[in-house]
Amino acid sequence: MSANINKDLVREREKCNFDIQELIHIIDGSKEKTLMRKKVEDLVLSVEDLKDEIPEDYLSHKEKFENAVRKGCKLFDVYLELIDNNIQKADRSPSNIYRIHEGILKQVNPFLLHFGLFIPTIVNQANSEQQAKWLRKGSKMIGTYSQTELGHGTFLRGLETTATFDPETDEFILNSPKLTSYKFWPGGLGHISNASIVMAQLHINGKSHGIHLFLIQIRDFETHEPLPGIKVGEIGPKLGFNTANNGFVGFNNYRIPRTNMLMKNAQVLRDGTYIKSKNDKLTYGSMLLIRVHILTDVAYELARAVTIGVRYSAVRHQSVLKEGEPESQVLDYVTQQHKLFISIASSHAFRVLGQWMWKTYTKVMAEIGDGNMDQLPELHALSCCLKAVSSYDGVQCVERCRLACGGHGYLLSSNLPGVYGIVAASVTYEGEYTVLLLQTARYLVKAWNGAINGKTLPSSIAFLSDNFNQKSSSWDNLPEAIIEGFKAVVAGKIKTAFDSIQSHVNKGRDFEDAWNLSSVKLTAASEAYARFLICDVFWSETKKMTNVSKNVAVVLLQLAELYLVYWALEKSGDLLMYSTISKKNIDNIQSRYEELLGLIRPNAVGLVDAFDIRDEILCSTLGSYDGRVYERLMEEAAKSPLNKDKVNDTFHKYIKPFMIKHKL
Ligand SMILES: CCC/C=C/C(=O)SCCNC(=O)CCNC(=O)[C@H](O)C(C)(C)COP(=O)([O-])OP(=O)([O-])OC[C@H]1O[C@@H](n2cnc3c(N)ncnc32)[C@H](O)[C@@H]1OP(=O)([O-])[O-]
Ligand SMILES: Cc1cc2nc3c(=O)[nH]c(=O)nc-3n(C[C@H](O)[C@H](O)[C@H](O)COP(=O)(O)OP(=O)(O)OC[C@H]3O[C@@H](n4cnc5c(N)ncnc54)[C@H](O)[C@@H]3O)c2cc1C
Repeated sequence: MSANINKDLVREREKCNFDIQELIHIIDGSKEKTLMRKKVEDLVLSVEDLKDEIPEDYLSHKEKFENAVRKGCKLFDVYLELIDNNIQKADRSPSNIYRIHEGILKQVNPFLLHFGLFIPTIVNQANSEQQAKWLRKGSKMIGTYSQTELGHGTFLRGLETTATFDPETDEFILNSPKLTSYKFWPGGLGHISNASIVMAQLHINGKSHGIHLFLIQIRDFETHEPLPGIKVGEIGPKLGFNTANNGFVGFNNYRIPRTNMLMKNAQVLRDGTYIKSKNDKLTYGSMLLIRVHILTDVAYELARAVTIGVRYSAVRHQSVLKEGEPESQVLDYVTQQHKLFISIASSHAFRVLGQWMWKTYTKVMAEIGDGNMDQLPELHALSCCLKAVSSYDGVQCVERCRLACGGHGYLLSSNLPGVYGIVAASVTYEGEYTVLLLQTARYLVKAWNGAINGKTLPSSIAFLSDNFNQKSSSWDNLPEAIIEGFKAVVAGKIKTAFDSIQSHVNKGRDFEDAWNLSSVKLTAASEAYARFLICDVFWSETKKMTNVSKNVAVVLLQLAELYLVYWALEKSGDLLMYSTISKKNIDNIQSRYEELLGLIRPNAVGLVDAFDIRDEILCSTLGSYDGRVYERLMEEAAKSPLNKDKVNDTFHKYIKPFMIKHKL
């Protein structure tokens, strides 16, 4: 096999000084999980019906969708068989096992919303009777989650779809009063789903009770025809997500039984009595869940992007470092390492944070189940800023990987544009970046107020009390000093934003105006808090790893340290403003950063091999395991339909007449 592997990659793999298999098990969670993943991959990827004859990129929008549905159904079929045969567990925790679809579907599974939001929303928001009815086998429902409207996505309280209770018939009447009230964006809504969870304003006896969730049948279960009173369709091509079948729906006096309101929390009784939820923010529970998952999603997409970037950079030779020597592998240019290694580190950081958030989420959800809502605000604040920063960083990192691949990275066959499209969407969906940072800022400002007044703060921000008006001290102890420095930055930025609000209020402005005028500072405080959290958790979780061989421990600590020093340098202005850091300390951090790039360099290919993403899932001409980059580029180019004819018809139809006309 090694005869067919690019010689540079062979040499790189020989240089790797840690046990790649061991790191693969760590990333998967355990040796058993790796074995299960591989077994599932072998089985799924060998299914003939899941393979494509024509590259997806040459299909039309409609053909792409139809092909994705064909494969999506087959994939579901295969997964069910695996679950029935106990080969795969139906596990909802963040995991790599379920990523095979990224290879098979190239973009997004058109059934994603059914499994990702429709079912979880029923599980989390419906009462037990409703769950028994809607989750049973034979319910015939393929669902989605319709919240966003043409006019509103962010401001949920401003949604316009109405659900008005009719006591005579014991029904709700659904209406989209204006064009802007149409639901717009839900995945799978176009032509896949026959049902949807819909968020709408509840009206009873002329009184509005705010937004609630309803389960609504959209299409006939047998014929799939849209039901009378429903106007449904697909929204058209996008930057990415082109197989997601995002759709629109409008309602015109459409009736559903009263019992189709999801009633685990708030309820409407037969006589129209409204029973309030213990906490109306529980309606937002599905978003919370997905925000937690996004950290792991980004970690995975980054692993894909950087696997492509690093392998290609090992294979690619360009320019000479020293005259008279052969052309260098571009991976040997330190600027190239600077472009790429932060993506390896960030992927590990977001994986570790994803697991940490998942534990926090399940703990808090269990407490909420027991009626204790105390930790919900903290969970919301954590999930918002971490979702925002991980997705935003993810996009920047994927773009760096694309740039690291020069011109060839611009080809769709490199799959870097595809990965970019997937990650870019996550910056916006499930709560837009700025909006989520501002949610965390609300929490931080409240906490700061608490710290001023000597209140005990929740664990994740307890440090604010210590840093209240203080600066961090020693910079001898790198990289821990960076975490301390970032605490001072968080405290300093919250104080700056807080003081800004106060100062506007003191000048007679409303609090809301003062908030808006201070919002650039508020988002900066929130971003700093997320950055501190990622550094703190990534470093401490990596340091406390046990049962790890020395070399794997060393390489993981190098990555964690790289992450910390990279961000210390990126945020050196903030550290200079709010901590005791000096120019000399920053110079030291810069030197350590460059030293770390050099230490990681020999293991770079080993590190991306340890993400263990099979070629069929990576889908890249530039990143395959064997490094046959140029052969694959030409093989893919040969598949262009334009290469079928030696002379394209346009020559005779347009070019020749044009040449004659203009005497060219
Ligand atoms: C695969 C892709 C699939 C994609 C699917 C989608 O995109 S689906 C579509 C995805 N769409 C989106 O993601 C839409 C994004 N928009 C939203 O989530 C909301 O409209 C909002 C949170 C921005 C504002 O909501 P609002 O106007 O109702 O609230 P407010 O700002 O007035 O704050 C009041 C209080 O509520 C608190 N609180 C808020 N949320 C939560 C929570 N989840 N938990 C707990 N608490 C929460 C908040 O902290 C504040 O507390 P405080 O300070 O008073 O103690
Ligand atoms: C690929 C994809 C899939 C999606 N899937 C679904 C789905 O399945 N179901 C569903 O219901 N929705 C879905 N959505 C919709 C998505 O959740 C929303 O687009 C998202 O929540 C952002 O809302 P918006 O589009 O209204 O943005 P807007 O809120 O209009 O944002 C526009 C700009 O205004 C700014 N802004 C808005 N409010 C504030 C504020 N209060 N303070 C400061 N700045 C503000 C934003 O920062 C942004 O820069 C999907 C979207 C995408 C892109």
